[in-house]
Amino acid sequence: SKRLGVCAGEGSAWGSARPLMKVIEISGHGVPWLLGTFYGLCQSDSSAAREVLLNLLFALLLDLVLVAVVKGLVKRPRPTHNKMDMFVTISVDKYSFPSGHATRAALVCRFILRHLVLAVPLRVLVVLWALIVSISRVMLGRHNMTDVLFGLLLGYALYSVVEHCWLSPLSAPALFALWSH
Ligand SMILES: CC(C)=CCC/C(C)=C/CC/C(C)=C/COP(=O)(O)O
Repeated sequence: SKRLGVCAGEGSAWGSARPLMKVIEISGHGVPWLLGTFYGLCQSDSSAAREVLLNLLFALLLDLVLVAVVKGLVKRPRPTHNKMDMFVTISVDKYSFPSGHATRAALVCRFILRHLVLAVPLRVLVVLWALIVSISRVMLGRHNMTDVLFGLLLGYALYSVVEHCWLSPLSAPALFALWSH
């Protein structure tokens, strides 16, 4: 993983690509996804869109909690070549196993592919985005390969849990009442 950390610092082999990698990092960060989903939920005027967005919000929160619990249990330190200059972190983000960005990328990717009607090129872009976010974690020096691979598996599996516990106006009427205009 250290050899793949080619954007770990400005002086690294691909150091000039670090700013771009950090933009990719923000595209998979929890804050924009949570705020964007919450904003969409407040703005949506169709009950179908509200149902999907409420479940996405639930999935993102579940993902944050699960990753925080696993990071807190495993306590694997980040690679020594990582520079801790990440946008908004919480205390357990000093640990690296699993990659929160990789779990979110896999989870969001499955969610979008299942619930949004998209043309094939856009579907391919969504999958590529998830892969690039994941690979960039190692390139930035934030993670070891195993953190990212496990994160992808965890996010993939977590989507199945979300699908199983799908919130609907029938199963969670009180939640939906909060958002109905
Ligand atoms: C509402 C609330 C508690 C928001 C917190 C959002 C937040 C700070 C998420 C952390 C995202 C993050 C830095 C994950 C770490 O990703 P790794 O891939 O480096 O494990």
